[in-house]
Amino acid sequence: MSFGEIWDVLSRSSGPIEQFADGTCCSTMSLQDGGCSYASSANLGTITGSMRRRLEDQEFTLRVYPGSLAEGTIYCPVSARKNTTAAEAIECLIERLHLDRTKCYVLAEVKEFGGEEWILNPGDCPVQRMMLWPRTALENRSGLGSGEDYRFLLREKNLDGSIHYGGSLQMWLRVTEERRRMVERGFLPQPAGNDPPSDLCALPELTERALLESLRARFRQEKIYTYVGSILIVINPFQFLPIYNPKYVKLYDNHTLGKLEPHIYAVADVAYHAMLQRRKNQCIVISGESGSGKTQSTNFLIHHLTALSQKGFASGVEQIILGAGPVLEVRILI
Ligand SMILES: Nc1ncnc2c1ncn2[C@@H]1O[C@H](COP(=O)(O)OP(=O)(O)OP(=O)(O)O)[C@@H](O)[C@H]1O
Repeated sequence: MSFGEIWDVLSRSSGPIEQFADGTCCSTMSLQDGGCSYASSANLGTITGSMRRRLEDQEFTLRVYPGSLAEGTIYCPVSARKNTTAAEAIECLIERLHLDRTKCYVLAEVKEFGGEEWILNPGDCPVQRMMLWPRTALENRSGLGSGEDYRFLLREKNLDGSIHYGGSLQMWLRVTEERRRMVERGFLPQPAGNDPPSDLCALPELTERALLESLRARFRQEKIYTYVGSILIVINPFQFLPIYNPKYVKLYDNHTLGKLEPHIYAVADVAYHAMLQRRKNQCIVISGESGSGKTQSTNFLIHHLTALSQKGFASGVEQIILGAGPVLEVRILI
């Protein structure tokens, strides 16, 4: 299937793609240790004051996976209330796991096996984040392979503020990659639900419906980026996603396009390294309707390019280039 064919179908059907932005749904839940129940947002009004107070007082168990920080410990259960902060949970973990107090630690929330990590601020409340997890994630807390592997990880923070990922993330990525290869070769069954491909060229059939369904299914999993060969399709999420932190800069540094999940950093990375290798200027074309996220995407591209070119030395170049953006836009309008 060629990119041209796919592009034809997509450009004929820009309407439905725009509608994705409102496709999110919201639910609240009350949890008990080891179990949970859901109430749709429409039912919120029926939660009485005493129920709310009970919820505030209720104790939950957080499972925190320390990885390489405590070899031999798979996870450490920590009792927490709705208003317990990440800093308080970490204090408890340092005590329980006899960790080095001279070092700095953070809690990271992971929403997918081997997937992206959201670093909690010290004042964030892990239980409140857990309440946003889907029911399946809480019922299916056995670990690998459950499909929706939501969990908290304990990470060490380096002196420069970056996160030390140790061996566990690499191990996770390797296992994920290994599993994908086994599925491809037919040694393992296709995962339930048959995830849409990250590159639309891999779709077995080319219909408008198949293309849009794939994009919609990926968007529902908060995967806003999808490849069509070497082209990247972006669907504006209209919300912040934790996929632009230094971990991602590092992850996509000098990688082969298509090896990892589609990402805007991957496109910037390929252009940057092609420029270095071929010693030729590179050009990235960003096109889309008004409000589709072109400026935001440009900012992410510039962020990644400056991070690559300076490798962590902040010199303000990024701010200077970003500051020139409005002037350039005015110039184009003229
Ligand atoms: N990747 C993204 N993540 C989160 N929010 C985004 C993303 N891309 C766009 N947005 C949101 O969408 C809004 C509109 O995006 P943006 O201004 O980049 O669109 P645009 O295509 O440049 O619009 P115009 O052509 O009218 O200048 C942004 O203010 C931002 O809030």
